[in-house]
Amino acid sequence: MTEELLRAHRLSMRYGQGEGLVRAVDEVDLSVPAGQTLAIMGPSGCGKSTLLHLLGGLQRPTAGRVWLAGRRTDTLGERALARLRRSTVGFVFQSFHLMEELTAVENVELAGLLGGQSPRAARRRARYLLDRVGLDDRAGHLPSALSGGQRQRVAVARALCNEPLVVLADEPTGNLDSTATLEMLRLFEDLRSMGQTLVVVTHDTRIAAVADRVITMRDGAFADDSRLAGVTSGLLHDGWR
Ligand SMILES: Nc1ncnc2c1ncn2[C@@H]1O[C@H](COP(=O)(O)OP(=O)(O)OP(=O)(O)O)[C@@H](O)[C@H]1O
Repeated sequence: MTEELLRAHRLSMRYGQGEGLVRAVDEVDLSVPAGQTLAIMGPSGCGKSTLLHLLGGLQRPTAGRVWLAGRRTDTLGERALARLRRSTVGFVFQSFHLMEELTAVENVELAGLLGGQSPRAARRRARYLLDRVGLDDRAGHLPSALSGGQRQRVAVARALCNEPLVVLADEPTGNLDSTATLEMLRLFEDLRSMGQTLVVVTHDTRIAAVADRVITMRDGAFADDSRLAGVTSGLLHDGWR
C-alpha cells in the first residue's frame, strides 16, 4: 500500500465571527499518498493558501485534524511541530523568501544547517542541488543579482535541502514571466518523475496540467477533485537524494 504523507479530516479554518465570519477552509477531507503531484486551483480567496499552510503546519486549524507523515500536527507543541516541519516539508513561496544578504549557495546551505546537517554536508548538498536546478554558475551570487526565475530555482533547491517527504509550493510561478514559468514547469516535471510528493497551489493551468490530481476549491471547500488516470508516478528514484 502506498504511504499516506498528508491527511486532513474535517479540516477548518475560520476567521472573525458573526457578520464578519470567513470560512477560509471548510471541513475539508484530504489524503495525499507518497509520490503524488497535487495541484490546488480555484478563484482568489477560495482558501488555497490557507489550506496549504494548515497542511504544512504553518497555521493551526480552528477545527478538524491534520496529519503529516503519519503524525498528527494540529495538537503538536510548537517545538515538536517546527522540528517535524523541518525534517519533512520543503516550502516554496510566490515571493521566494530568500535571505538577501546570503548568496544562493548560502541560502540553500542554511536550510541544511538548520536541518542538522554538518557544514560540509550542507555545502556539498547545496552545490549539488544548485547544479540540479541549473544554477551552478550562480552559486556565489546574491539574490539581488538573480532574475526572478533564478531566485525561485534557488528556493526550490533550498526546499529540497533536507530531503523533504513533501514539497508544498504556494503559487511558485505567480511572480515569474513566461520563460521562467516554463523553466519552473520543467523542474516540477523532473521532481514528479523522481517520485517527489508535491502539492502546488497555482492559478497556472500549465502547472496543473502536469499534476496527477487537480483539486478545485470554492468557498473553502473542494468543488472538484479530478485524478488523471494512469499518470500517477509513484516512482521512487534516488536521482535527487
Ligand atoms: N489572517 C486572516 N484574517 C482574516 N481573513 C483571512 C486571513 N487570511 C486569509 N483570510 C481570508 O480567508 C479567505 C481565504 O484566503 P486564502 O489566502 O487562503 O485564499 P487563496 O485562495 O489562497 O487566495 P489567492 O489566490 O488570492 O492567494 C479569504 O477570504 C481571505 O480574505
